[in-house]
Amino acid sequence: MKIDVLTIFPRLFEPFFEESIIGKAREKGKVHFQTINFRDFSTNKHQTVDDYPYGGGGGMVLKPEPIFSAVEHLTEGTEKKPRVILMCPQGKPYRQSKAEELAQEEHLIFICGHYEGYDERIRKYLVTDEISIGDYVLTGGEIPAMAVIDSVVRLLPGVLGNEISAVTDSHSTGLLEHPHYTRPPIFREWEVPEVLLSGHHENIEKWRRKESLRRTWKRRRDLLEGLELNKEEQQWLKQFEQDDE
Ligand SMILES: C[S@@+](CC[C@H](N)C(=O)[O-])C[C@H]1O[C@@H](n2cnc3c(N)ncnc32)[C@H](O)[C@@H]1O
Repeated sequence: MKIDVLTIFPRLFEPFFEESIIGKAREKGKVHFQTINFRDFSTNKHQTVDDYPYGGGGGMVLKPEPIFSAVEHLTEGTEKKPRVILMCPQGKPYRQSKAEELAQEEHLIFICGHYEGYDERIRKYLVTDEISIGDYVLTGGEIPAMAVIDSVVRLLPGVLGNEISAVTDSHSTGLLEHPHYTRPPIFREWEVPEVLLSGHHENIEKWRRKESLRRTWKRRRDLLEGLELNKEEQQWLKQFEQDDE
């Protein structure tokens, strides 16, 4: 996969692209990153990328020319048009299902905003997706872009080792993940649930499913809506309700 990031702060991405699983994915050639400072595409002598908003008001607005030129430079001669993703608190709330969708693409371009926002023509005529990472406002699109890139790259085949599984992660199954324990079996008198030490694979899987449902029921009941549950699982939900009374 190829990932291009348009930003006026490219140095913010240097450690992110080099460290941990993302860095290893790059070293293994699973993903190729490039940061593009769209200031380089500004045509005026001060290389400005922002200007005052028409109609007045506080804050500066990112101009269309440098961002259009940068994207056109990146897509020149390419047969398949890449997804052009605008990081924006007005965008669609980001979900795991979107990460799975983006992980199927060959080329993604991220646009990181700053200041008051973007000239509306960027939103209307250049981008394919607008993504928000939550109902709060950050100073720039770099951290949101990193969050999205991280969630997409870890889904690429061969990126996660056997020790980490994306399949059972929270939100991949539609539920929150079950609790985890590791050694020691007793820590400060707090014991690991016996079933996990039993070596009985079937019982362990059942316990995990039940605890995953319990956790989702307790913390994110909205995720259970429309989820298909078998009879035993429906029974468990009733039991959680009774236990809660
Ligand atoms: C200060 S914000 C601009 C907010 C804008 N005035 C508004 O009300 O929608 C500057 C930039 O940070 C990024 N940003 C801030 N919060 C974000 C969020 N929740 N999700 C994605 N991007 C965000 C976007 O790139 C945005 O253009």
